[in-house]
Amino acid sequence: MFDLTIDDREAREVGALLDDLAGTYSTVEDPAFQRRLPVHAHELPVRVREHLTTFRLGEPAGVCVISGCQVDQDRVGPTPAHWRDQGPVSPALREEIFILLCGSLLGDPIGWSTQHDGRFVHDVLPVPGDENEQIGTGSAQTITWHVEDAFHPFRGDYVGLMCLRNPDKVATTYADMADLEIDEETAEVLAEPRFYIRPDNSHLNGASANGTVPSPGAARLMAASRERILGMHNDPEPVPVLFGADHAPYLRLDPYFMDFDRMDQEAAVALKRLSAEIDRNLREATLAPGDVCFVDNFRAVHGRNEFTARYDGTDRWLKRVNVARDLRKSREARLHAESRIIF
Ligand SMILES: NC(=[NH2+])NCCC[C@H](N)C(=O)O
Ligand SMILES: O=C(O)CCC(=O)C(=O)O
Ligand SMILES: [Fe+2]
Repeated sequence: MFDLTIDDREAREVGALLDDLAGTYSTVEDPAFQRRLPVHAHELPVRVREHLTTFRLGEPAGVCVISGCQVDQDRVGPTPAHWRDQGPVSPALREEIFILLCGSLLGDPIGWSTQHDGRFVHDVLPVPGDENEQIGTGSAQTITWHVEDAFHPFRGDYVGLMCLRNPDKVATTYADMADLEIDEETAEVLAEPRFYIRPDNSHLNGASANGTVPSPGAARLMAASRERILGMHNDPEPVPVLFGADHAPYLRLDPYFMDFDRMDQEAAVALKRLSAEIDRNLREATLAPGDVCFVDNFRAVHGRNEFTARYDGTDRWLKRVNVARDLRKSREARLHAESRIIF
């Protein structure tokens, strides 16, 4: 892990910046706010900017955590029963702004039309009925380690999590590709397009839902997006699991949503070897209120331990963002040059 703890003076500086922005913009969905994000990100304390810039360019670790910020528990209020259950002004607007500012130092935060109703910032909290789901709203099952949105060609380069509360100290798990030992033959097989990754249920549910869309242009993109996700579900393209430099490969996998039956025998053996090596190197990061964690989605996998949800307003609650280093790669799936939602 690559950590930074901000001091009291820096925390006050961040607090003043967030007060100012939360007074100017009432929601992170405001396009004017989204446009100004990369500018305001440079008003963060210099050590925060340095830390995230080093994480982005130097790739010193798979995960980075910034701590030292305070979350006013009274202001954010009880953990909602569902991520849809929030009024027009989010009680955690300041925290949403903070994680977006940090993310803007790594790239440009994005959202998905097929996930969380197209919201820019997600809530990770347990939802009644989803206990056994392999998605952020689950609880009773371990979220098996994965690359975020591994199935999607436009997946983020980073996933960011900001902890609002975590009273039972439930750990986020992660493994860094740099720690793994993989023999050359296995690595060669993993670098060939012999693997199939299906969309996880967080997108599949979104692609199947009939939400309203704001404009005819958006409706067209939404239809194309649903078709793409359902196509990836029914007939996924073969992709490599390892890519990039042979001596320091990046990875792309989510074994829970990969069909072992569909891949050839040699590919299945290689994937099992890599999975065992990831299991052996899986670490825990227990986020505390105010901690912001970014996972490098090209060189690390992450997941979450299981827990028992109480549904009484005190449950674990995180905010989540996805960050792309090159927004242009997804231009065909976004409405405007600067829009952040990928269809
Ligand atoms: N192995 C898995 N559980 N993969 C799915 C990951 C969860 C998904 N990214 C979500 O938004 O909740
Ligand atoms: O809850 C966590 O700590 C991480 C869960 C996760 O994998 C996600 O939200 O993408
Ligand atoms: Fe995840």
